[in-house]
Amino acid sequence: MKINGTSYRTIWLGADGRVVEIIDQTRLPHEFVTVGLTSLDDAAKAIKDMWVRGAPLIGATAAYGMALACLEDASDKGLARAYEVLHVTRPTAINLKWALDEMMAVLAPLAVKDRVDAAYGRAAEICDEDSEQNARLGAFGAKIIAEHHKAKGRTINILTHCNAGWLATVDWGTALAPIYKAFDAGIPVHVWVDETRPRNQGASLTARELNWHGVPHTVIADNTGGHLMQHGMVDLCIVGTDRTTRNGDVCNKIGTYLKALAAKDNNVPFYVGLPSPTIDWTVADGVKEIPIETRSAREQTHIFGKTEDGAVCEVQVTPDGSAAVNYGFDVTPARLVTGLITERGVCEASPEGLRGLFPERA
Ligand SMILES: CSC[C@@H](O)[C@@H](O)C(=O)COP(=O)(O)O
Repeated sequence: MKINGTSYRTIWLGADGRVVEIIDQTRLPHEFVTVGLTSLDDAAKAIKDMWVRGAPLIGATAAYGMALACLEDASDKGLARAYEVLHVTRPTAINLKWALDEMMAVLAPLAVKDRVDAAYGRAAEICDEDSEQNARLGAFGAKIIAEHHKAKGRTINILTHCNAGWLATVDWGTALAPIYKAFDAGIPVHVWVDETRPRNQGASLTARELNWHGVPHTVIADNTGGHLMQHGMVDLCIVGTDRTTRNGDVCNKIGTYLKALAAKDNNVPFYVGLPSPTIDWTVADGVKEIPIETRSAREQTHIFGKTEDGAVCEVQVTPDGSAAVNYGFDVTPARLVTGLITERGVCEASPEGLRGLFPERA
C-alpha cells in the first residue's frame, strides 16, 4: 500500500538483508516510526507488545523471528528454543503457530550451516504468499460489494471491526482487501469503522490506513453498529479473523460476536475475510476450543491520544481502584456468518463449505 506516494509492506528486510524492518503500530495513527528487529528477543517483543499485530502479520514476524534466531544459534536446540519463545507471545492467532511450523518443516531437515539462508528464504516466501492470498481474496470480496452496488445503485456502506487491513497483514489486509479492490475499481463505498476498544485498532489503525488510501469512512463507537443496522445504514459487514475452525466458527477481536448478532437480527450479510493459514483444521468448536488471550487490564483502564499541543500521552479513564478485565477476542458461531471469503473463493461457514474449497484437507 502507499503512504504519501511511497509503497510499503508492513514488514521488509533492511539493506543488509538481515535486519527485519517493521512499522511500530503502537505509535500510529499520530506518528509513523519504523523499527529494525535484530534478534529473536526483538521479534518476540514486537509481537507480544503489539508493535506488530493482526494474525497474518504476527505469523510473518514470527517467521522472520526464526530467521533472526538462526543468526544467533541455528542448532536444533536453538531452533526449539526460538519456536517456544515465539509461540507463547500471543495465544489466539493461529497464523503464529502455522508460520512457526512452516519454518520448522524447512529448517529441521537441513544442516546447521544451511539454515540461515533457508530461514530468510522461507520467511520471505511466507510474506509473498500472504500478500498474494489477500489480493486474491480481495478480488472475490470486491465482487460481493459490486453485486450490492449493482442491486442498489448507490454507495455501499460496509461495517468493519478492529483492524483487518493492510496493517494487520503483509499487504492488502483481509476484511479491507475487498474494500480496497472495490474502491480502486470505482465502486462507491463508505466504511463504518468500529473504534474497537480497548486498544482502538479501528480508530487508530483502520481509520489511518483508509485515510491514507482515500477511502471514505466514519469512526463510530463500538456500540453504534446495531443502531445503524436497524436504520438500513449498513449494507454488509466484513471482518477479519485470528482463527477460524474447520466448522466455520470465527474467532476475532472482542466485540465481533455482538456485531454478528445484530447483523443476523437485521438481515445484514456478515462476511469474514481470511487467508487459508488462518484456518485451524485441528479445532471444530471455536467457543470451547480456542484459547482467548487476556491482556493487561491497563489497556482497559488507560487510553492513548494526542493532546492539543501535539504531544501523545496516556490517560486513565477509570476510577482508582476499579477492577478491569481485558479479553482480547470472542468467537462468532458459524451460524451467524454469511460467508467466508478466502483466496480460493467464497464459501459457507460450515465443514462442507470449507472442505469444498480445500478438498486436500478433507
Ligand atoms: C487480518 S487480521 C484479522 C485479525 O487479526 C484482526 O481482526 C484482529 O482481531 C487483530 O487483533 P490484534 O489484537 O490487533 O492483533
